[in-house]
Amino acid sequence: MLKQAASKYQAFRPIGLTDRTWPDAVLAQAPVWLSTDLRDGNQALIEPMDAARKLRMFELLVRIGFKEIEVGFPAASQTDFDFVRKLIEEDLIPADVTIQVMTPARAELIERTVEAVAGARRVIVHVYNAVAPVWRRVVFGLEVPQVMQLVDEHVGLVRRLTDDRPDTQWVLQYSPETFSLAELEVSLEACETAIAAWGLGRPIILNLPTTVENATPNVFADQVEWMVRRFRDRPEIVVSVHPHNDRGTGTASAELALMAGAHRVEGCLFGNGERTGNLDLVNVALNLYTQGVDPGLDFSDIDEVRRTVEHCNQLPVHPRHPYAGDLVYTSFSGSHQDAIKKAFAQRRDGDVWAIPYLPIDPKDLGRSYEAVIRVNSQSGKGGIAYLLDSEYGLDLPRRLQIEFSQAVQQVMDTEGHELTADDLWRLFDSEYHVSATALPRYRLQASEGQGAQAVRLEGECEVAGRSVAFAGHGDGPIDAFVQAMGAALGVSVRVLDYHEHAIGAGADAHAVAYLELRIGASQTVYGVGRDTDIVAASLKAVLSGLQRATITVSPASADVPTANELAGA
Ligand SMILES: CC(=O)SCCNC(=O)CCNC(=O)[C@H](O)C(C)(C)COP(=O)(O)OP(=O)(O)OC[C@H]1O[C@@H](n2cnc3c(N)ncnc32)[C@H](O)[C@@H]1OP(=O)(O)O
Ligand SMILES: CC(C)C(=O)C(=O)O
Ligand SMILES: [Mg+2]
Repeated sequence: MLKQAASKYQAFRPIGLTDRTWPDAVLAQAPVWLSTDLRDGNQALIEPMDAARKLRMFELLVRIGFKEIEVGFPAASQTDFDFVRKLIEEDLIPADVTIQVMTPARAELIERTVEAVAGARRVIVHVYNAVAPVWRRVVFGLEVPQVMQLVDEHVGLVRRLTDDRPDTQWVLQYSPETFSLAELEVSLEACETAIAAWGLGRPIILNLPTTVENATPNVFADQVEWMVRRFRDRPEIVVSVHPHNDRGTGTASAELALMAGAHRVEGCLFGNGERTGNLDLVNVALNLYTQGVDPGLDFSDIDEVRRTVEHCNQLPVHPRHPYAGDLVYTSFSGSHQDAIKKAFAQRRDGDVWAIPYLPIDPKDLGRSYEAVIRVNSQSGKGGIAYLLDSEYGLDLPRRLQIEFSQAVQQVMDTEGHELTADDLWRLFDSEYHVSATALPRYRLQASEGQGAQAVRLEGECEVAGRSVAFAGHGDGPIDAFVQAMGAALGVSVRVLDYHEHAIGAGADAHAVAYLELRIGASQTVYGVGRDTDIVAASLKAVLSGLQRATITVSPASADVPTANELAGA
């Protein structure tokens, strides 16, 4: 089947604009935004919005900050017509918002459209007709001169009807539909015809669509720059673009078109719209934001925007959707997690945002950092440590991170599913016996004054369900306990590394101690202890480590568990 491509499809030919300037342009300010959620978005829905959903969408668009909103296609249905009437009659359109309504170049539909907006303060009447060869031939059966006549007659009608209603400020928007598929000269002629029929010098928007996206975005940028050059120095003309997303490059088309001189973009929230959708306005706006440009649209509660749009459109937003999807601030993979964790640790208030793998600060969109790191089989120690730290306040030393991540990986390999912070804590707790380790009963004597071996510690503790008596000297209580337990178990025990920190504050404060123990000649294990008292936490950490070790020497006391009992504890 794929072999047919060469003969079945025709490539779009580049337009040969050799002196293009757009590649060097930098987007330094926001365009005028037009939301067509209530028109192009609505016309693509399985079930178009009812009045209540339309109103919710309109109110959302106003809250976000859109100043131009295409509110419908009033001649399409009574619902569309009535909704526009409701907005006007109930005075629901803020003073700084202009509504736009769309109509084909057909007399009775234009009349109905103008009737629908009677009494509005300011209106953009949007007239369209397709100009590309296939549409001229197949849909209209018209030659180019007749297409121009269609434009002239119908824009002329809009002018006459709107001139009769001088209380409204009228703007004409003319769209040469299928612009990106048409000969540039034909599109230009259609636009000039519309300008002339509307009246030279009167405000007009020329809206250039990729009705069906058909070429790489650089070609569209060339087409737009070619048009923009023809309308330079005519301040009454606003050049707008209306990209679709058939090739998945709607956002790129819009951005390159803005670089090519367009002033305005039309699109929908999260890219709803015909087929693969309209331009995603959230995407373009937040792309600008991440370049330090204020888009003038407020997405500081992106989840609320998404919920409302999902409700109105009855369509879900994909979990990978740029900026808004559930998973877009989440890293599962170990090297990403490691980089994010390090960057957060180094970040100071007021720093420029430079967190690897996070192009935008989730907090700017009302998201928390909670889901930034999630752990599955692709994760590493950094992500695991991040979750235990952010959710449980445990600041694991590096070598303990490495040790524990091996235990996590084993669970992952058998179970295969994601581990939450709670799961990790449960695993950590059971691996290091954090909750289960009982504090030894002990007596501490600082008998022989200051200095080496000054502390004597004796007592009893539970190891693997058995009672172990211990007694020993050391430089401090931990050292004395380590010596005593070594003697009791008949094995050498040394502390290689020691970390402790507090969790919480006030009455709820706890100390956590992490001890890296060398047991016998070559065995290295970590023990972890938690208690309200730091010495008690450390003693528990020694017991935790001993219980995790495999001790193969004979116990010095009959009460002491065997090596295997210890290892299995
Ligand atoms: C790219 C876009 O998004 S364009 C916007 C498209 N949106 C919509 O179509 C949604 C709303 N549309 C509707 O409700 C209906 O199509 C209506 C009310 C506009 C028209 O309905 P109908 O009169 O039943 O006609 P229908 O939908 O079949 O339209 C086709 C006719 O309109 C003509 N037509 C299509 N587009 C245009 C246009 N832009 N200007 C003038 N005539 C047009 C066709 O040539 C065809 O004419 P014909 O019947 O003489 O062959
Ligand atoms: C601008 C109008 C005609 C449109 O929706 C399109 O061409 O995609
Ligand atoms: Mg469209």
